[in-house]
Amino acid sequence: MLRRGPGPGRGGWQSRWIFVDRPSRQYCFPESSVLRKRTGIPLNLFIALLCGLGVAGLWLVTLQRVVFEREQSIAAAMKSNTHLAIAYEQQVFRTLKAAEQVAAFVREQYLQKGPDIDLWRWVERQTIRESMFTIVSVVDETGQIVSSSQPTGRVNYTDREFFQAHRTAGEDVLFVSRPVLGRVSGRWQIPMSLRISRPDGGFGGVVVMSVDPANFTAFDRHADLGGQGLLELTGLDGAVRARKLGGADSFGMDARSLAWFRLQPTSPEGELIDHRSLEDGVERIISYRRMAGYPLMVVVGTAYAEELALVSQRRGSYLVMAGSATAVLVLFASLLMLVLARQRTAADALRASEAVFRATFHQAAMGIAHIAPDGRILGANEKYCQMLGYDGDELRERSVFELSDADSQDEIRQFLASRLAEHSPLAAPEIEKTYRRKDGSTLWVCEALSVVTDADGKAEFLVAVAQDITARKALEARLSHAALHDGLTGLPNRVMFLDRLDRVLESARRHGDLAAVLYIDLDGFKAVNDSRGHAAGDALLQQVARRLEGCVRAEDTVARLGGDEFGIVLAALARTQDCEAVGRKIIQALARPFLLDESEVCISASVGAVAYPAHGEDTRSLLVNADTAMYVAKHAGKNRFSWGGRPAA
Ligand SMILES: Nc1nc2c(ncn2[C@@H]2O[C@H](COP(=O)(O)OP(=O)(O)OP(=O)(O)O)[C@@H](O)[C@H]2O)c(=O)[nH]1
Repeated sequence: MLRRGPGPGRGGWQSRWIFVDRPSRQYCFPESSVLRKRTGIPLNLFIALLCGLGVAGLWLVTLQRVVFEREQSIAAAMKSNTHLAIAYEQQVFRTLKAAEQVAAFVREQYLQKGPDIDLWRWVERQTIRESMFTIVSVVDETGQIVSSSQPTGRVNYTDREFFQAHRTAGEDVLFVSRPVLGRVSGRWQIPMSLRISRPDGGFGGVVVMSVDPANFTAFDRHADLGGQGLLELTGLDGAVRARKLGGADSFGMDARSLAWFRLQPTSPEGELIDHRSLEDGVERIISYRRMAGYPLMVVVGTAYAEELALVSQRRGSYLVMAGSATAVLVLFASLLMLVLARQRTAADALRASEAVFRATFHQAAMGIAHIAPDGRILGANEKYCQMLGYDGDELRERSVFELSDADSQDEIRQFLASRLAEHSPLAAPEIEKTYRRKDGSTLWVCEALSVVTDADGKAEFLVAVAQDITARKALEARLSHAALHDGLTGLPNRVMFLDRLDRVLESARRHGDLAAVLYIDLDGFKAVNDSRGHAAGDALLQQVARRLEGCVRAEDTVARLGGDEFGIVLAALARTQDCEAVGRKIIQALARPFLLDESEVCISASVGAVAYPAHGEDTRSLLVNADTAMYVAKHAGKNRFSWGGRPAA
């Protein structure tokens, strides 16, 4: 079961820890390792989906904008062309009306004056001012020219369309013929004619005027139709009277298959997009109108590509912008997904690493604890708890100093401070230190401290790895004691005796103190051994040792030098004579009966003594002299004290 902090300590770092409850223990781990969930894959899908929707939306808006602008441009072009068609119609209308007036004037003059009419002179005198007409003629009912504004010779018009039309139809309207090759001028012309009716209504001939077809397409001088514009004047009979296509004039074609011609019977005026029906294969936006009062229609067209040039240019810009935005969006999404994938990989690695850490932490044979920089325990593994006899909660209420003996706390503080100062998690040095277990016993550990730092290199906490070395320490202590003590009496042995003597002499030299050495050899010990047995002799030696210890101060050293021989170092003597007093005290103490196997045994002791510096200033000379003194006492009859030189004053 997981629960969130507060952590065991104070300060910002504690909120980043959580606790794992176990049946008997609690542990701390960094929060991120346990609670963080994998969100990478669904997030990547979401990003891809969002990116896809963004791109789709972007293109939808872009294409809608492109279509909208194209339709707007087409509508504007159609509207503009419609206005031009109206203007073109008015211009044609004015031309036709002018022709009609001239023809009516000539007809009236002809009806009044008959064949005497002289059109050539009228033009010369500018009675007829209309310069648009290349020739004006009066033709009688037989098709012969009666009068003409130009010399014509003998020409007969009976086969002409207009002549036949006027002869059969009695209408008094201007007839605009299909373009024909002029018999007089030898050039293509559009004959426009008016019927001459006799007073009885019979056919009396025609007034005919010829117009250059180019006159009907000169409108483009006043209107900008672009380089591929179209102007067309077409008769309802399907014959094109005049057409200007991309700057080139033409006429006489059959327009019946063209879209506008087919539309005009039902829709007298309108607009359309012509898909390359004309010979130049250009797509055009067309406006057409059927003329009022004349069997003609006018057509104005502009090239689709020219009208939509700006739109096409902007469409290209829109597509480039949309493409760039798409690339940026896709790139951004890809980078985002890549970063997330890397984060996911890092999180997986971290999770695996933490799993390894947890397994190591729990199953380690060593005690592991996390320690705050101020010494408080943040968490510990089972082994650590086991070693100290506390549970996890109890440990987290304590600092490492509280768990240590008072005399080692300073050393631990220094060690902690030095590790924090080094900031090096590697090559953690080890110290051997003691902890105080919950039951009060001493726990010896070999402990290594590593520092864990945050991203800024600041020490976050320390990891203590402790090995229980209590058993080793006990063995070492036993071995050390055995090396320096006599196994039977527990007194220091000769090695330790000599060491103590060296130290006492060194101190005495430094401080100018007095010191002394006593050599003691038991008298009659062999007899005890022989009579009571070796075990009784051992027991006697042990009792002797205790009595000797009772004769000296704590700072003095009583040692067994071998067999039934003992040595005593008296440190910091006030007077040399005090040594003799101790010697005699010993003789008295050992002269008292010893109780062995519920029976008393009596022995005595011979004591030789030397004083520093009176009988020697170094260890060797003092020992030699003490030994000599002891033998002097022995040879003098035993159970006595002897100085190893001149008795001290
Ligand atoms: N029981 C016992 N006897 C020991 C031990 N070490 C030495 N001895 C015996 O102590 C005796 C010492 O010999 P001595 O000093 O000649 O005996 P003594 O009877 O005191 O002779 P004097 O010194 O001349 O009075 C020897 O018999 C050793 O075997 C020991 O650890 N235990």
